[in-house]
Amino acid sequence: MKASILIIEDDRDMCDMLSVALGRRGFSAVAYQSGMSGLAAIDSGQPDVILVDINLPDINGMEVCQRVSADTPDLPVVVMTAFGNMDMAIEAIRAGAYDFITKPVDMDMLALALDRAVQYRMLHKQLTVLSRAAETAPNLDCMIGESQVMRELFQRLTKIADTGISVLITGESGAGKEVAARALHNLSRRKQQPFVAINCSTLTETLLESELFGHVKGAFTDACSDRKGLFQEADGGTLFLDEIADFPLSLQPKLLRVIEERRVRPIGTNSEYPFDVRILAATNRDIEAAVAAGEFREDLFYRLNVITAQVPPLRERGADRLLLAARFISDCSARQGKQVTGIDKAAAKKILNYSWPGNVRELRNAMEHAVALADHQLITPEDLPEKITSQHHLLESVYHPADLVSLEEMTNRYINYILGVTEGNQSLAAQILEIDRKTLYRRLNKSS
Ligand SMILES: Nc1ncnc2c1ncn2[C@@H]1O[C@H](COP(=O)(O)OP(=O)(O)OP(=O)(O)O)[C@@H](O)[C@H]1O
Repeated sequence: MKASILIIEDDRDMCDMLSVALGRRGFSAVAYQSGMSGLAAIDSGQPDVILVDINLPDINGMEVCQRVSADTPDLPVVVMTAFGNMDMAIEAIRAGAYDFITKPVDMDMLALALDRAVQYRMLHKQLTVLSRAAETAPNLDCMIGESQVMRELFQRLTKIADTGISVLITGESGAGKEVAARALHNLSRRKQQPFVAINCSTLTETLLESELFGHVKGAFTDACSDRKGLFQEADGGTLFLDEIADFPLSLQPKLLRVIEERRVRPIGTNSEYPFDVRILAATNRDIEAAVAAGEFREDLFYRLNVITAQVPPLRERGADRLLLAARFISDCSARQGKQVTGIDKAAAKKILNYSWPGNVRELRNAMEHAVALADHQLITPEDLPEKITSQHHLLESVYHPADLVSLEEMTNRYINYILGVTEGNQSLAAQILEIDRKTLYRRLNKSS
């Protein structure tokens, strides 16, 4: 599909020259000789970019910029100004122009500017599709996700939620293992009962033992009163053992016995109390390696790992990054009393291209940071933590300013980029690119 350029230029010879030269470079161009006629043709022509001269017989190029950015803000305008007239160029950018080019026009530079503008337009369309998707995302409880990997996880969690069996939730730090555990609880018949979570890696062995199993007054030096353990606190509900791979080896036999017998004996007493608790455990470590190394008991591992649910890292969730970012921005904005409503295109690119080693937690913190710094409605790259903006960008593998490639090549690169973002999902890629699937298959076959 050729990118279409709507030229507004009063000099007829210049119009013809531009139309022919752009046609040769793979664009489709139509020209109008006045600002008003050009503006009137936007609706019917559906151009990808407007190329406008500053001096026109009726309204000038600056006004064209203002009107386009007010009516169709996603339609980029490239302005042509006389050489040396930098003030005018700056003013045009202020009026909403996407870029400018000086006259006499260097066709290579113009083609480059138009390619960039087309790319901007494509990205904007992609964002529109994504924000529409955000409204209808198939969330599970509080878990947001649209990507194939998250849909598969949601299906698995939904299937096992009400079975009562023990689930081992695996995944990198910050990926959402606790959110998955809460979803399992909230989707089960235990949802009205307590959900109790404990992090097994942060407490000393003695404290962990007393937290989990409880104690009676005088059981040890600091035991000034009776204290119910978490198994009893969670009675009827769910107990979530986070960072289970760090559970002390010496306490593991006791934990196994309690889980198997469904009875707990607080420290310092001979009385046992029955409980009815569903056990969920999570780890970001390779627990099987810990079993192999003798650091984790095999029998306890099998008891906890009746079924596994793996939470994928954020970098494998394609466009979910933007869905999550949008949600966090709206939450943070409300909390901080700000009017930030979204992300601009440049910041969205950064979010898509960063690898998010700290997963969803890192994304949430980054959005909190960005909302705090933003002094406009949309978050810009400057508002994001530097780590995110300085990482190598995938989109730069699509477009290098020094790279004079054909539109055909650029289109192929962009299609591959979008396929990367959609994790190879061709239907979603076709939807984002706004081409039908057959056209996408044809292009992929042609370029392979
Ligand atoms: N799919 C999701 N949708 C919305 N919020 C999410 C999602 N996944 C994670 N979060 C949010 O990200 C943060 C980290 O999630 P969570 O604590 O569940 O991660 P974790 O994998 O348990 O981390 P850790 O390994 O450090 O225990 C939380 O604020 C959580 O609410």
